[in-house]
Amino acid sequence: MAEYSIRDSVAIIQLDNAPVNALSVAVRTGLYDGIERAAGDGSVKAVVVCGKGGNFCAGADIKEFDEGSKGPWITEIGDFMDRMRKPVVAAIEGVALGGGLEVALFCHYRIAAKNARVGQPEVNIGLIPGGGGTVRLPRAAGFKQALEMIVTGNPVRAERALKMGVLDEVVSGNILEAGIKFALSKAHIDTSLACLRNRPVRMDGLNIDTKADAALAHVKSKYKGFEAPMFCVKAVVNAARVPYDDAIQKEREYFFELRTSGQSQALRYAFFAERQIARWGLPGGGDYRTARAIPVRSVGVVGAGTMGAGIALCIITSGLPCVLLEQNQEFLEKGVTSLRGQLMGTVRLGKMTAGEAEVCLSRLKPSTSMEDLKHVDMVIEAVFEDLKLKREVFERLDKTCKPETILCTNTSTLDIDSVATATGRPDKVVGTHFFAPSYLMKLLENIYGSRTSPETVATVMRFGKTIRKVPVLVGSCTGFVANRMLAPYTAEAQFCVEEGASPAQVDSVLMDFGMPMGTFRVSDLSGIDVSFSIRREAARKLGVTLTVDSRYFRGQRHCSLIERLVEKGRLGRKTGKGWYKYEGPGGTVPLEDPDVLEIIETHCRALGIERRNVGSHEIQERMQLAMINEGFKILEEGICTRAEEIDVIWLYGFGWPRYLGGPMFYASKLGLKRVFEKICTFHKRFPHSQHWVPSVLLGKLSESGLPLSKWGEAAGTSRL
Ligand SMILES: CC/C=C\C=C\CC(=O)SCCNC(=O)CCNC(=O)[C@H](O)C(C)(C)COP(=O)(O)OP(=O)(O)OC[C@H]1O[C@@H](n2cnc3c(N)ncnc32)[C@H](O)[C@@H]1OP(=O)(O)O
Repeated sequence: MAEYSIRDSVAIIQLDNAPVNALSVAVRTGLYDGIERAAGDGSVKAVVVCGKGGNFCAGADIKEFDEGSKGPWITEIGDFMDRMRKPVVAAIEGVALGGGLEVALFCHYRIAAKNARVGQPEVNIGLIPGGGGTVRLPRAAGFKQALEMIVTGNPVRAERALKMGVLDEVVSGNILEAGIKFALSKAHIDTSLACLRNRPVRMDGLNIDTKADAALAHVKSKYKGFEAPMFCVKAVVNAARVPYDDAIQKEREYFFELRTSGQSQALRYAFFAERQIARWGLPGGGDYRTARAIPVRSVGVVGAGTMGAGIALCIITSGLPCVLLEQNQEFLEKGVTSLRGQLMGTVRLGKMTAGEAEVCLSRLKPSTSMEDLKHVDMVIEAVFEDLKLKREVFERLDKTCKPETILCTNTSTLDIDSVATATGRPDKVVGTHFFAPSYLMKLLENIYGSRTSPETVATVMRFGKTIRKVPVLVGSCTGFVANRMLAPYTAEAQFCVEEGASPAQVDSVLMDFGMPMGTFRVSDLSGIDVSFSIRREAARKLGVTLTVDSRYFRGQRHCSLIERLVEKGRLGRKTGKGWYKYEGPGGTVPLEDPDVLEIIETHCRALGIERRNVGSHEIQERMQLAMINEGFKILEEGICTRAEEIDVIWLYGFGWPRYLGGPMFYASKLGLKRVFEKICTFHKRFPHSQHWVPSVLLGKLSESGLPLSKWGEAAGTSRL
C-alpha cells in the first residue's frame, strides 16, 4: 500500500491507504520496501515520500492497535533512512499527524503545501508519539514548542511549522512536482547534515531541570485524571537528557505501556464512537447514505432568552446569517445584550479578535417581526418549554415561512409529534435539543418525530456540524436520551442523601470518579426551582399535587427534598443558597451548609426514614448502574441504535471522563454479567423504583458475550 515509481531519477513512494493513508502494516511494509529499493537502485538520486488523495498521512492505523505489533516499526524504517546517502524528502499536503509526522521527521527534508497541518495528536487517544516523535520533534522545533505540540496534541499550520523549524519549505502548486525539484536540489549534499538524529535537542536557553518539574506540575493539574500527558512530558524531558538511541528506547517502552492501558482503549473507542454517530438511520427507512441535506444559507431563531441568544451566537460565529426574533423590543434588546456579552467573552479569552466579533455581529438581524423569517431555510424555536405556546409559534411559522423551511423545536421534554401536528409540514419538523449554555456546550440531540423526513434529518445533522456541535440523532421519548438517563442518576443521588449521605459527599464521589461537577452542584447552578417546576408540572398533568411529605409518586419512590428547599427559598446559586451555601447571590464556591443538613435530618425524621452511613462505593454504583440500566432500555426501545450514541451524549452533554469512554463502554469493562446481577440485586432492594427493573436487553446481552459494537444489532433496533 505504498506505490513506487521513478521520475527524473527521483524515486517516488506514495502512501496509499484511503481515506487518510493511515500507517497500517501494509503501508509500513510498502514504505520500508520502497526505501530499500530506492537505496539499492543506482539510477535513483533522491527519494520523495508523499501521500495519495490529498493527505500525507494521519499516523498509525488506530484500528490495528488491538491486534498487537506486526510489520516494521516506524523507527526501524527511520533508522534505515538515517543511514541513507540519498536524500529523502517528505512532500506533505493535507495532514501529517502522529506516525505521519514521525515518518516526515525521519526524512532528511520536509516541504509542505500551504494547506498542510502537522502535529502529534497521540495524546488525544491516550498515547505518546511512538515512532520517534518525542525524540526528533524537539530536535527540529526546540524543546518548548515540541513539548507544547505533543502535550496538547494540537496540530500547527504549515507557515507556523516552517517558522518552528519543523519544515524546510512551504510551497504552492503541485506538491509532488515541488518535492521532486527540492529532492534533486539536495542530491549532492551530505545527508548526515540534515539528519535529525545528529542534532541535539534545542533548549533555547531553558534549563531542563527547572523546566521538567514545572511542566509536570502544570500538566498534572491541567489534565486531571489523564495519564498520557504526563508520559508525554516524561518522554520529551528524557529526550533532552539522554542520548538519542536511549531516548527512542524509552519512548517505545512508554508507548507500549500506554497502548494497552484502559485509558487509551477508552479514548480510541471515543474517537471512533464520535465518527459512528454520523451513521444514522430512521425506523421508517432513509439513512445517512441516501438522504440529501437541504442547503441551509440562513437561519431564524425564535426566542431571544439565554438559550435562543446562545443558539443565535453559534449560528453567526459559524458564518451563517441569523434572524433573532422576540415578541417585543425590550426582550429583544435583552437577548442581543446577552449575545454580545457572550461574544465579547470569547474576545477576552483571545479566541477571536474584536474585528472578527464585529463581522459575526453583522450577520445578526434582531427583529420583532415574524415576516423576517419568511425566506430563511431553517428556524429554531427556543421559546419557553410549554406545549401550547410552542404549538402556537409553530402554527404561525408554518403560515409565514416558505414551504421548504425546516422547523426545529429546541425542547428537552416535549414530544416532537405534538409540536409537528400544529403545522402542515410535519415532515419538516424536528427536535434540536441544545444544552445550556448553548454557545459552549457541544452536544446537540436531534430528535426525529414519526413523520420527520430523511432529508430533514440529514439537514439538521449537517447543520449541527456546521455550527461546530456534535449532533446525535435520537428518537422521541420522555427526556430523550440525555435527560432520560439523567433522571435515575439524580434520583439515586437524592435517595442516597435521604438514606444518610450528604450532598457534598455525593458530589465528591462523582468528581473523584472524573465528572466535572457533582449532581448537587449542577442542580444549584441550573436552579432548583427548574427541577421543581418540571416535577410539579408532570404531577399536575396526572392530577397529583406533590408536597414535602410525598414519599411516593404513582407508587414510585420519590424524594421531596427539592420541594423542601424551594419552600425555604433555597433555589441554588442565584439565591446564594441551595444544596450548598454561597458567598451571597452570584457566589460560585459551594460551601457545605449545616442548615441543609438540618433540613435533610428533619425531612427524614418527618417521613420516618432511618439514616445510616452510605459508603462512596454504594453511591457511585447506584447512580451509575441506574443510569446504565436506562441506557440499555433506550437501546432496547430503539431510541438509540447503538451504544456509541449514548456514550457520545454523555461525553459531550455531561462531561463523562473521556478516558473512561462513556457509561456504556464503562459497563462493557465492568462486564455485563456483573452489571446485570448488581442491577437485579438493587431491584430486589428497591422495588419501588422503576429504574431498577432490569433491562431485558441487558439480561440477554449479559449471557451473550457480544462486544459493545454489536449491542445495537442484538437489540434488533439497528437501522443500518
Ligand atoms: C506505526 C506505529 C508507530 C508509531 C505510532 C504512532 C502513533 C500514532 O500515529 S496514533 C495516530 C495518530 N493520529 C491521529 O490521532 C489522527 C486521527 N485522525 C484525525 O485527527 C482525523 O481523522 C483527520 C486525519 C484530521 C481527518 O479528519 P476529518 O477529515 O474530519 O475526517 P474523519 O472523519 O476524522 O476521518 C476520516 C476517516 O478516517 C479514519 N481515520 C482517521 N485517522 C485514522 C487513523 N489514524 N487510523 C485509522 N483510521 C483513521 C476515521 O475513522 C474516518 O473513518 P470512519 O470510517 O468514518 O471512522
